Amino acid sequence: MKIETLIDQINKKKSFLCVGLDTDLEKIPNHLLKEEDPIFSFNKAIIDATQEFCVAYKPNIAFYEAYGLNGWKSLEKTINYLNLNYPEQFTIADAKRGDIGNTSTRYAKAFFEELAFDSITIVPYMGRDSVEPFLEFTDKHTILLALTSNQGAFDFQTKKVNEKELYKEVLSVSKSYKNSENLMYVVGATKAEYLRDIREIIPDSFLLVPGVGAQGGNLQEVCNYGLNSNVGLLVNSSRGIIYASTEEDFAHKAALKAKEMQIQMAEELKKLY
Ligand SMILES: O=c1ccn([C@@H]2O[C@H](COP(=O)(O)O)[C@@H](O)[C@H]2O)c(=O)[nH]1
Repeated sequence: MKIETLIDQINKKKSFLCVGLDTDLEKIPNHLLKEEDPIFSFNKAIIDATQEFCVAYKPNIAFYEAYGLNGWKSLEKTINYLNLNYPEQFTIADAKRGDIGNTSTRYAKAFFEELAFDSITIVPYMGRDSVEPFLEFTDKHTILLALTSNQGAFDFQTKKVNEKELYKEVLSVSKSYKNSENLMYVVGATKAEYLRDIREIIPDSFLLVPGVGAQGGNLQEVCNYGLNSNVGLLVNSSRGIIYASTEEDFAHKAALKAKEMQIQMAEELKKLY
């Protein structure tokens, strides 16, 4: 998907919400467990109920890999369902990959060609030649982890290298990568106050911001520091939306949570224009 299409969708839906599909058989409603593919049934119901309030979906690949071959099949059905029924939705494979060049190329083929995602999350620490194979897919987006939402982000990402915090090096150096215009970055909602500095280095880039809701990040603060003139944000919520209820009404309750966030986002967008 082109970035212009994503921006159009955001303006049309007045939403920059990304719904995280972190589907866990231990958390989904019991009545779904007797279905042939409970993970896909759950995802399909969540997608159908929430799609009008969001512009993106982010399955976290760990939740599918954990179930072996069956999990991969559920993931494949989910991305195919999205691409066929809601092609206007931006799709993110939250896979956190990145390896030596020829291996990265295989990861890129797996998620961009075989599974036809619009984007993938990448760990940047193996450097340029581990990232550029993803950027060769110029109709896709590569989302580098910059400053993550967890406590461990302070172990390395905020430490100084050449007098500059490592996450800032990631932002600056990656701008020199081939096709870097197709880069986006992950910044945790729990680190909202860092967004001011981040926007000085990458004023125009889109940011994927996880960590609102269950991890305690605040949407208002993220908007205060993170919005740019093209919106520039995709704010993700996974558990806070998809597990709003464990009863038969789970999809309806998820839609209400997504709508609640969309309404807040619409208010923020009003201030932009
Ligand atoms: O810094 C990061 C990077 C990725 N994530 C992922 O986003 C979702 C968040 O889920 P919630 O249930 O809304 O907390 C999950 O898939 C994480 O692996 C992140 O949280 N922080």
